Amino acid sequence: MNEETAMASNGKPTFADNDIMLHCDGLTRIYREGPQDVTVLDALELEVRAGERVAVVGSSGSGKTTLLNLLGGLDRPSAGQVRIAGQSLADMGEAALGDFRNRHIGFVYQFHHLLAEFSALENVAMPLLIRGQQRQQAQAAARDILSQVGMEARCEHKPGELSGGERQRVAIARALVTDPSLVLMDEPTGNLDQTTASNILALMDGLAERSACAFIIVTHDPALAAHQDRVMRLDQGRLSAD
Ligand SMILES: Nc1ncnc2c1ncn2[C@@H]1O[C@H](COP(=O)(O)OP(=O)(O)OP(=O)(O)O)[C@@H](O)[C@H]1O
Repeated sequence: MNEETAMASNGKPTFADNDIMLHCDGLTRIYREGPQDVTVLDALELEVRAGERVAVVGSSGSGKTTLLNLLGGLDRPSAGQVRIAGQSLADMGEAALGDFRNRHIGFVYQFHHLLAEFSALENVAMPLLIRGQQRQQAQAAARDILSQVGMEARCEHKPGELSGGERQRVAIARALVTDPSLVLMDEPTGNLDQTTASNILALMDGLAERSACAFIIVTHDPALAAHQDRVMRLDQGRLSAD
């Protein structure tokens, strides 16, 4: 976040259109496996503005998951850096990085990673409880976002009692409930029928408009990619406009 970032009346930072939410500079990831090094990301550059949605496409093995893991601070680069909302992930120790992830980053994985023993409502409220919100307030926010993804009637169900598409909607609600700076999505509509997928896209449209949240969406779905502000192709360790 730059120094000129203004404060809105609710105390949250506001962003001009050209504010950079995500900046990757010389991002490199080399896997040192066996006798040969494998360079998966090779001095990759990327800038994403606040409120912008970028689809990342690329063939299998091109490094899309590797990139998402670095952007989310789940893995460390071999060289180069990732800055989110003006802060370099490289400067943070593990505890600070965990706290930063909770405050600034939402993840939607292909296999949703919901906690099986907790209800949909509890899963979605969890990131708010972790950051110290009162249970009642966290559950009210969780209920609100679950109803926005059409899951209000399933709040008390556990993941095992939900369909694949329903689980994915809960995962999306969990990623969005903290009003993050950056949402990282890996095939977010992969399991969903067309109507549900359209509802999710509309929800993402609304969130991107209302907040400064930036989205990086890894997908093989041409329709989902085309719906975003920009499509970038990952090839030979670099990103270029598709
Ligand atoms: N931990 C690891 N150690 C060694 N090599 C790895 C590791 N993780 C990934 N790779 C290799 O890095 C390359 C990129 O993998 P990655 O999973 O990022 O690709 P992807 O674009 O997400 O693929 P897909 O679309 O099939 O999911 C692959 O060649 C993979 O074998």
